[in-house]
Amino acid sequence: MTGRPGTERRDPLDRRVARRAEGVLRAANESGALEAADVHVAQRLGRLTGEDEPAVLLATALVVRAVRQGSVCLDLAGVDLDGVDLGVAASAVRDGAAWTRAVAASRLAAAGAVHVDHGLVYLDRYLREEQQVEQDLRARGDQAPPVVETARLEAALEDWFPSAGGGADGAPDFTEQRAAAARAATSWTTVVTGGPGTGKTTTVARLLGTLLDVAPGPLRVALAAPTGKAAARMTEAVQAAVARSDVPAAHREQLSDLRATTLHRLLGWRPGSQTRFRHDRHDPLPHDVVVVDETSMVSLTLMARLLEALRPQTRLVLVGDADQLASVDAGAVLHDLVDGLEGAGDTRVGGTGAVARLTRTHRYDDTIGALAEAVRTGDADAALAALHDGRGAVRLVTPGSADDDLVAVARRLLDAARGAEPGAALAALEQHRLLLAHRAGEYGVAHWNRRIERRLREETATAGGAWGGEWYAGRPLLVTANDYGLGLFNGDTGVVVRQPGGGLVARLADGSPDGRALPVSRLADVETAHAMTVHRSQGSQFRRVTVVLPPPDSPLLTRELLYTAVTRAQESVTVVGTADAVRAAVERPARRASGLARRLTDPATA
Ligand SMILES: Nc1ncnc2c1ncn2[C@@H]1O[C@H](COP(=O)(O)OP(=O)(O)OP(=O)(O)O)[C@@H](O)[C@H]1O
Repeated sequence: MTGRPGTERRDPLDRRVARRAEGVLRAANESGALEAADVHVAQRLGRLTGEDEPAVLLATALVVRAVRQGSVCLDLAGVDLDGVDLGVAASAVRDGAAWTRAVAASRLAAAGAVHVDHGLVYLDRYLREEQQVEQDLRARGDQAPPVVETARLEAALEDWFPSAGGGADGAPDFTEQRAAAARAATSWTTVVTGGPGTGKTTTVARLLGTLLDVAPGPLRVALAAPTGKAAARMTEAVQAAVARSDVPAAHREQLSDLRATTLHRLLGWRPGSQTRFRHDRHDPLPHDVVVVDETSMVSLTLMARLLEALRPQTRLVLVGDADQLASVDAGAVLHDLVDGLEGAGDTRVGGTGAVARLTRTHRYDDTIGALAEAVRTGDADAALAALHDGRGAVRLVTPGSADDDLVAVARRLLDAARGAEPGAALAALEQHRLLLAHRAGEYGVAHWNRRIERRLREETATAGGAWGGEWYAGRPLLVTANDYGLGLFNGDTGVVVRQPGGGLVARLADGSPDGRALPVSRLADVETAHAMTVHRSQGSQFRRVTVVLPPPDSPLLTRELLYTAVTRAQESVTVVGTADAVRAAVERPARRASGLARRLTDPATA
């Protein structure tokens, strides 16, 4: 990620420098405003289309940068080029509107490589995907709504979300969840959004029961999530919700047999392509209902692929927390859908889709909830008050003082793994997670992994234990790429455990007590996971979480980052950093440029 333009001056031998760039592209690259890759893409598109206008090429490189940083498009009026020697391009980029018009009139735009749409500059692919998502949602909403007999639906809702009790004397209060289920029963597309513990999974389980009750025949249901880890968690959570004694017994077998899969698997992964799948408009998914969990992690591209693979009369229920970090790839689709569909008004029947917001936390009332809510609503004073409250569930500590705790955690994992106890090792792994914003540098994952390993090595050496090599008993693992052959998914976690007869084996968490055993020699794309990025932790929860905040001026330090980190914890959160860093995070909502919310709100301008 680049910093603000002009904040670093690059050495010409630095590999991030695009050596053949000239003029303003070179200046922007040398100042750190653009990466070499941004410049190369703009130059290549320029060569292909005969475009040589410096301001247009600069705009293109800036859009490439914006996409790399998660946006879908770019508003040139908001670009900060302070510190970049603009040379001959200076007058052309001074006025954002004029600059945008120049891009719209350029050869690059005429050739369809870039587009200007509602004053925003897009690369071709992202404009097409955004338009497709909007059109598919609209086409789904334009059909007659699902036919459900009102009396039958009311009876089913009363069975699955009883109104009696209404929260009195500890009886569950299903008011919000029932309304969400009613919306999903009467809409082709429904978004169910809410923070941790607001009962999203409970809603999904009972909603499926409701749909099964009112369906005229058998229903084919698919559950999916963006990562293997999130899918495994969805399976477990739905099964737990179905197993509760107060859940109607009807359909129990079908509901408890449901297994969530990754979206890539559901859509039919094709070797060699990350963006095209077996199921598409010509070969749609056969399901009647598709429920997607952790939708905040779904990129614009994946959402486009999912929507085009749905039959018009497949109900789609998108579940997630719109306040969490958005996907690693471009787009903030869940956030945009919530904004856009809510902006479009009450669309319960027909329309583009419906949003059901769950606001009541059922899991905890404690300081984690208060901290999460303060962060979510941008109230830095309340966040700091929660952190200083002294009740122990959440606390703020300085960097040096966290090490002993972190090493103690790693030590417990090590002891279980050395004792050849896979169950205990996997349980230890889920007890705690260290989360960071950055991958590299002093506040990055690599540094903290090494820091913990170094301390462990010192301690275990003094304790007389053997140590060394990349593979060691007690090494926590994070899978970083899908391996369909091995059934491993990006985001899966595990731990290296000593085998009773000696030797090492990896145990991958799969929901079973001892996990799945795999020879360490078969694991190619894995990293050590004493620490991981907050992004990586999405879709998982741990009993305790420690989050190390970078300094206040880090561009990665955002409200969504802190909110996501805090909401990974079930019992306690330790924030490592300064009060200034907490304040900076809370007061800096991540902004991803996208036109999707506007398209959904205002079809006339789409
Ligand atoms: N209406 C309700 N009344 C009382 N308890 C509830 C209600 N809904 C859910 N719960 C309980 O609250 C806890 C959290 O619910 P659930 O797992 O459905 O939330 P969630 O939003 O899916 O959580 P997360 O996604 O953060 O794991 C569970 O123990 C569940 O049984």
